Amino acid sequence: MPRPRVLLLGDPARHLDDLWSDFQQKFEVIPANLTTHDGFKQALREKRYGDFEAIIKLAVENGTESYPWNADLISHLPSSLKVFAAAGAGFDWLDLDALNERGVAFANSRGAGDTATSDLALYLILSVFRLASYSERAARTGDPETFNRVHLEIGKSAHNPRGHVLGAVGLGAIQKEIARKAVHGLGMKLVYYDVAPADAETEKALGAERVDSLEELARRSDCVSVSVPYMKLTHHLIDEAFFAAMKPGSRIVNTARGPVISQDALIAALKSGKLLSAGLDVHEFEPQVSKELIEMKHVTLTTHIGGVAIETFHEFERLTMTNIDRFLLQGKPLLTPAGKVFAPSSAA
Ligand SMILES: NC(=O)c1ccc[n+]([C@@H]2O[C@H](COP(=O)([O-])OP(=O)(O)OC[C@H]3O[C@@H](n4cnc5c(N)ncnc54)[C@H](O)[C@@H]3O)[C@@H](O)[C@H]2O)c1
Repeated sequence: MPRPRVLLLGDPARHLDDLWSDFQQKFEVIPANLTTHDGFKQALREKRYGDFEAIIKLAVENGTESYPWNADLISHLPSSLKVFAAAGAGFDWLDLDALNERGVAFANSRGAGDTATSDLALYLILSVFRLASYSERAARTGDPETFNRVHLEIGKSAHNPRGHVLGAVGLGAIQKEIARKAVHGLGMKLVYYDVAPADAETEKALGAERVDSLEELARRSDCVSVSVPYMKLTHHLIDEAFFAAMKPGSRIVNTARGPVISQDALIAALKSGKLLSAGLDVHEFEPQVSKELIEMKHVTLTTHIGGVAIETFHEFERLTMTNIDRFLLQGKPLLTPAGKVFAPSSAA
């Protein structure tokens, strides 16, 4: 019996060799050899790959040459296509409605980076309370005078997170992990604001108190953690009014998306002392980092590495391969469907 054909966007698996060998036994893998969006469209139009039942994208950076996956590109996909499994949680590069309208199921890899991203948020929370990044920069000067001066200076404003209030903006999958670690690991208290309230069990496990407005969250938090998806509605969700409502000398960390926070308002709040410190993995205009933020001593900066850990990449590969196997060969639903849910198909 012929093996179902799977179009590979980008590189083959780099981590899970055994699973990849097994996958290649079960499926005929066709490399897409992408160069550009137009080149890919042309290849599809000319049916250069023949028919295929699935598309796999094993790493976030794979296949980005073909972006954007708009309705026009999608209209050239073969009618044999049943499922597309892609690494990564975000899919703003893809017109999911147009894909679903062609009867194609889509699976992302949400959850794969939850541990890594929540761990990084904890690093930022610790740094904004203890001003560890400022201390590191002082140590790196190699200058004994700076060492001693910064040691004394930090002693005037560093605090333990224990007993302080973490204000969670959004209490989704990643923020629940951040909260669990901050509450049970660091001894923080939790208030949260989310458009969808958490269930009673989650609230109990985290000792979480839900507040009705962002303004109340801002007022009550010693450190705010931002973890909501970026969309029109959350553009500059954290703005001047939010910072105005915060206690003087409070803190904020962002592991969601840069433009959820207004960078101008953030800089103004740091300058005025409303904020003592900020920890930012994501940046409004990344990969450009604000010069003003770079120069502020109580700002901890990372380069959008929230999800970046080998374990995340393993999970991307496991989920994308398993989703296609389940959907096409085992007649089982996708583990991580996004968009319209389709019944599994049996292409074999
Ligand atoms: N830094 C990184 O490398 C990295 C890695 C993975 C994910 N992320 C980002 O983390 C964020 C959260 O991811 P997740 O998987 O936990 O998502 P999720 O969908 O599980 O949770 C998001 C939560 O935000 C809530 N929400 C939506 N709009 C809101 C609003 N206007 N006000 C308050 N709450 C709102 C939702 O109800 C949900 O509970 C996303 O922005 C994602 O892009 C960043």
